[in-house]
Amino acid sequence: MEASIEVDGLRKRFGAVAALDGMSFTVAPGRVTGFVGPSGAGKSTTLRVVLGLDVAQEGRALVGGRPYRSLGEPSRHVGALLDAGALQPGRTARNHLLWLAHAQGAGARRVDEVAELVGLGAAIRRRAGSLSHGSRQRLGLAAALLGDPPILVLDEPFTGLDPQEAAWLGGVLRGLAGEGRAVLVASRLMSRVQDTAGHLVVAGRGRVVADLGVDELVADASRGRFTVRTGAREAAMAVLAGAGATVAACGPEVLTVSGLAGRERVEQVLNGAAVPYTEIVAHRATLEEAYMELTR
Ligand SMILES: Nc1ncnc2c1ncn2[C@@H]1O[C@H](COP(=O)(O)OP(=O)(O)OP(=O)(O)O)[C@@H](O)[C@H]1O
Repeated sequence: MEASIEVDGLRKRFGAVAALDGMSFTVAPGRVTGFVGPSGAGKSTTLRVVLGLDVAQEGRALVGGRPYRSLGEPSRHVGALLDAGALQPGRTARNHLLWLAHAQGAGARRVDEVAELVGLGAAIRRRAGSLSHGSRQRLGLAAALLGDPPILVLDEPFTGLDPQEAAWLGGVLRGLAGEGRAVLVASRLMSRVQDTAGHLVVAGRGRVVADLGVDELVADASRGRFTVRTGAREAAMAVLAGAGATVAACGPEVLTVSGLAGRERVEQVLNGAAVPYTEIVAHRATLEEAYMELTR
């Protein structure tokens, strides 16, 4: 697959802070890529560099094979939603879109198309200042889609949405990716991204710490982990830790164990010390657990 966004070795300092420290990844068309990581990981700075709003001291960022600033009609190449609050409060939603469309050489018909696509409904006639957060996000997405771009970049699009709105937005983004677009969604909230993105770029301290499929991340975090059920929790924890395992209690009679070479070894350690147990099973990590482990 041809990469739609290429970020290669970006470095950027703000005084003593290294916001980007060798950030590199590519975004493929036809899928939603979640760009996740804790606050301060460098996600917004990366997006700003990709969109030509900021300049890195080293490295390069390409959109459709070219630097953003060299694109003739950028809105036809990439649509962005960075700050849905950046609106003139007195202008109606429709006038806001008409004004943007005019600047891009698009007409009223395209405004009505994108308004329909994002389900703005009656909110299209309201003043931007009186719109709910969800309607503002819809308006921001409509604006990003005006030029019918093959690439979409969204920063924290789920913030402030209720669960129904978030589920709706996830569906819209998957639909847009299904049409062949590259959709990059930056968020601190793995819980929102996991239902939308099939692929994840996980950032930490200005660089990529993992670049993999959602299923792969869960499988990696589950590998070599076991859940042990035992009435002798303290004794089991002591002998397993003594054998070099990392052990955590997760209930009065339940432990998770990692760091031993397989289920047989866990059994062997417990049997060797005559510690009773009723069950040893492979532990399936949640995506949230896997994410916490990667970014802690
Ligand atoms: N204009 C700026 N001036 C000084 N420091 C900045 C500036 N912009 C970002 N930083 C710093 O760079 C680092 C990366 O910030 P960035 O906003 O890119 O992270 P983020 O992953 O988007 O975080 P968040 O999820 O909180 O938005 C942080 O330490 C931040 O404080």
